Amino acid sequence: MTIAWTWGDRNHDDNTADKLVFSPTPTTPPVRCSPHNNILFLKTHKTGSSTIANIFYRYGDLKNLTFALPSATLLGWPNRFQVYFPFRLQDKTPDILCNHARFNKIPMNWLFPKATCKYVTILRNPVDNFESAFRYMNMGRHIGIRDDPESLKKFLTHGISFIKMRQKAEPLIRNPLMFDLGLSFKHYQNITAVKEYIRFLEKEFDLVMIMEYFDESLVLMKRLLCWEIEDILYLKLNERQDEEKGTTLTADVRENIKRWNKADVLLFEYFNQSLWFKIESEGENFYEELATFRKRRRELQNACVENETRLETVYNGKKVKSYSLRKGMPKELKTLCEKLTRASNTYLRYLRKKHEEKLANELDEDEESWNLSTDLTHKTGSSTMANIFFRYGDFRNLAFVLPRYILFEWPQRFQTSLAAPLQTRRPNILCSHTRFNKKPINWIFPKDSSKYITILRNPVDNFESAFRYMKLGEMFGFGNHPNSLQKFLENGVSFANMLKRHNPLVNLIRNPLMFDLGLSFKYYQNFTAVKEYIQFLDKEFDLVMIADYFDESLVLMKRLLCWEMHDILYVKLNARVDNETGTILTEDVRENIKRWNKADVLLFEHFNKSFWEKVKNEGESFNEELAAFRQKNTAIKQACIENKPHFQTIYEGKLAKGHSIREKLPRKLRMFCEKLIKSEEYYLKNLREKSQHQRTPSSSIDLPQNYNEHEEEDKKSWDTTKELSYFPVLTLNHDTRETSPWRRVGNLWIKWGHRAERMRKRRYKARRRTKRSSS
Ligand SMILES: Nc1ncnc2c1ncn2[C@@H]1O[C@H](COP(=O)(O)OS(=O)(=O)O)[C@@H](OP(=O)(O)O)[C@H]1O
Repeated sequence: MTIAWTWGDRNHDDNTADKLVFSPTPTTPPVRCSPHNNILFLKTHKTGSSTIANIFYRYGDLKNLTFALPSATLLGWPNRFQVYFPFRLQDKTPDILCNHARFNKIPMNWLFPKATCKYVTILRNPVDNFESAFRYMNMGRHIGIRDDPESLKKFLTHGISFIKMRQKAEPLIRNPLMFDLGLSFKHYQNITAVKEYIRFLEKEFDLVMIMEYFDESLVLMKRLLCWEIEDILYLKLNERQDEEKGTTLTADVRENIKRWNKADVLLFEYFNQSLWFKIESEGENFYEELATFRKRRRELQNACVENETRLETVYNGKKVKSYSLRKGMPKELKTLCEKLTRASNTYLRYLRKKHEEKLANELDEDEESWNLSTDLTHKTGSSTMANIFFRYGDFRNLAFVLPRYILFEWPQRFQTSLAAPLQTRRPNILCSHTRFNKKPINWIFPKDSSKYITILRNPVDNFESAFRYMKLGEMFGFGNHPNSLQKFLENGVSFANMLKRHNPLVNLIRNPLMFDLGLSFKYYQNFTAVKEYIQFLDKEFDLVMIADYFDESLVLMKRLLCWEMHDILYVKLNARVDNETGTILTEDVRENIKRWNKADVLLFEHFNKSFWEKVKNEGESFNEELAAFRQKNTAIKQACIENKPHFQTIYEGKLAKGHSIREKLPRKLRMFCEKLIKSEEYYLKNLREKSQHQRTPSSSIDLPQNYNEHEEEDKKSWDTTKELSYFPVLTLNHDTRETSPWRRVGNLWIKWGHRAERMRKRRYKARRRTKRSSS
């Protein structure tokens, strides 16, 4: 991004600004990298982070990037970040996160993959940082200390119960930086754990900036992100008014802050050093660039704002410095200056509105140019397929995308929000009924690392099966007997009227295959559109199986997925009982079904053809493998299944053929046979329970050993944590541990001399009182 402006010919009463010519030519050497637009900025508190956030707002706004925005101002903070915290992200992949959020590796890595995204944060010297946070948030109020320049000193020498302060829900009361960066307070005094966590953070963050070296940090960031100098220009935001920050901290107070915030001190020391290592390794031209940047920044500040500052109320009645824009600026400059000085909340409101508009436009576009589209279709042998996938994944402990409630709210199109929370790791398999929706499905299952598979069935049998199974005839007053389908088709059907029914199954009344695959019913009779959609599906799916050739389909799938033969063994599930299948369809009925479901017919024809082409391309060995598979499948079926009829109720009193397992099977075989016949419901229930207990294997998440990032700091656990000790310094040059009057009494650190004296007096008075009353 290069913003250029000159205003030599303009009437302006400020001389400095008149002379200014902001050069569009970058003075830095030509950039060979391309700009990074995928950034997670972990916004810590009171570190100049609002100034940096403003840089990101401007950059992302200009480039129309997608922000992970908070619904108000915080992204779920002080809770650890979760993927569902951002405001209406829907299925969009966010580019930038730059609002207060508490670091949580796994969900953050999920939304912002490490491979493509840069992780950046900022720290500040912990003494100034704590002072700023303490005063800004008026933290002393919890223990009755009024907010004045002395309040921090009083707090630090008052004898602090960390547990009590935490119970007041003041998360930043100790080690605010480490808190934001996700360390549990339980580790605050375990120096080994703190150091380990710092090493962990070092791997997690590409750049840790230091507020005291704001400009140096920004130039490093610019280089890391391959941005232009114009992209990192800023005006200092959120600065307290001078009388508020006037607290001159004595050496004692500074020492006490450091003792109280030891973890932050270690953190800061480490990253302060690493910043300077980074700067050194940048070479001499770093300083040239720094000087250019500072010069441009000064010029911009002079051009944008008046010298005197205004005050603006921000939080809890607190006032911070803000700016008055110069008058008479050219439009482009004025827009930039206005954005540079815009308060965070105003910016967020603007960005949320923009985001909503973008979502609305995209929804419209989608509907026009294909609501790109699912996996298992209805009545196509998909329950048997689901059993294969569930068995495969369950055995290998793979992660499934499970419906939050039932069927991913089918007939809705798939949305990530309809899935059970997926916060722990990337899922491996989605195989439940859901309506295809390209974007969210692609998002969870990236095309380059996933295989997309579905199954179709010839539309005549498929429609007949759906019609009878879902009792669609009954729904429209044609009963549920063998010729209700014929009556329905001959009666002259108004599709529009049918769709008015509230029963979701009505969506299967026409082109049920296309419906599951995501085509909007509006296009059912627009055959150009249907054909185009088929082409789209052809690109989306790696394999479209054909239920009519189930075994052939499975062998193709085995080859595509590089599976073993025992992985695709199956018994037919969910088959209708014989008296229900008996509808003999006359030629007329078949013809009418085809007319009514024309889109499905075109779909089936296309994929049936491509299916056989695929089989042909597999060569001779395919038929040999198919024969071997059939033999093995028959053998396993004979070994497992009793040869007597068994029925099970599945849907609204409907019966389906079930299976019973032979008795006295060897243990391993019995286990396999049982899994072979388990229903989708069984697997869903089991997998849900399993996923709740499942933890990501520690080897893959790269967390420090002493640190369990899943543990939540629920209030109950505060009570059981023993007080984190702190020895205040009363006057420096003492070895406080030896001479300090502070003693631990239960959970409290108290000034021993005073309290002991008071207690002695109280006991003495009480004794005198009892003596007096008894005499
Ligand atoms: N560029 C630059 N250089 C140095 N210092 C800066 C800069 N920008 C902001 N600040 C100071 O950062 C403090 C505000 O931090 P945040 O914006 O992170 O606060 S907040 O947590 O978002 O409320 C606040 O510090 P205090 O005034 O001490 O509170 C700001 O003065």
